[in-house]
Amino acid sequence: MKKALTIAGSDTCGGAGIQADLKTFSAHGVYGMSVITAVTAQNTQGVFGVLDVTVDIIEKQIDAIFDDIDVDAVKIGMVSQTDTIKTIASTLKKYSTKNIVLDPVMISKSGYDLLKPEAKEALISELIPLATIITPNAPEAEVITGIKIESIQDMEEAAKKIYDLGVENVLVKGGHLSLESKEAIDVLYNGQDFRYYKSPIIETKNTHGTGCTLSSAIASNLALGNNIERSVELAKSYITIAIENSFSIGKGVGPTHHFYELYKKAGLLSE
Ligand SMILES: Nc1ncnc2c1ncn2[C@@H]1O[C@H](COP(=O)(O)OP(=O)(O)OP(=O)(O)O)[C@@H](O)[C@H]1O
Ligand SMILES: Cc1ncc(COP(=O)(O)O)c(N)n1
Repeated sequence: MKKALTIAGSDTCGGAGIQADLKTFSAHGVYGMSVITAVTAQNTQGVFGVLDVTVDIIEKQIDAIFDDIDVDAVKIGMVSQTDTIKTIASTLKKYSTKNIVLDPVMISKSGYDLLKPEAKEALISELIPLATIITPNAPEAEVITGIKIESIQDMEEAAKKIYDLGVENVLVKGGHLSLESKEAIDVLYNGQDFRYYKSPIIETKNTHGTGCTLSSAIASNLALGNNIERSVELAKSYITIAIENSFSIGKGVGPTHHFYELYKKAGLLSE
């Protein structure tokens, strides 16, 4: 059994964060483990509070996993504050951690700062150089690079600039862009060439945790032994099916769908 670890925040309503990651790992037939960086109180309508886990306990959680278990892939999501980021980076460096997928979570769909603005520099200098792939959405890529993103060309330019910060691969996600083509286009850059992953834009309000789900699907596919290009391709199909089958719970932005049978039927998963 392949094993993946998520280092992220807890989302009470289960659509994003640790909960989305573990559901995604399970749907891929990958054994999921978690290091919780922060506990959020949130639902489909908003985030109402955040408790950051102490750095001592974060370090102990990471050590507890790596001292005992071989980890095939790591997904990093909400990292909240500078000390948390420094602890995660220094602790992961102690182990020869492979297949690190970094989702640079900054602001929730409901507008809450999940990364303290002053922690941006630490994320750039400490975590980006450790990552096999980083998966910013357009607003996150803008914050990291200072480039205003309105077109595929802007996404490519931002991807190159982020690559130069020391990461192996960059996937700039286009879900937030209303492009003329009416497609959700993600751009992958590996330092040499670009690849484009496209799907139709699905008209739904229920997109809570789409970024968490995509990044943990990439981590699952890397854990299963796929290369980066194939992992992103499979993960893009996974998130598209997950959004197509998203549903309403509560009064706000509902979650995506992680039921195993759906993905098996679509031929996305091994028997
Ligand atoms: N309405 C949509 N229809 C189809 N695909 C979408 C839609 N919205 C997002 N996607 C796709 O979902 C994936 C996640 O992209 P998105 O830009 O939403 O990430 P994100 O903003 O980081 O998510 P989150 O807000 O959960 O952190 C990408 O592959 C993107 O192209
Ligand atoms: C713990 C946690 N991690 C990540 C997100 C981002 O997801 P979204 O942008 O869909 O709100 C979130 N809301 N909560």
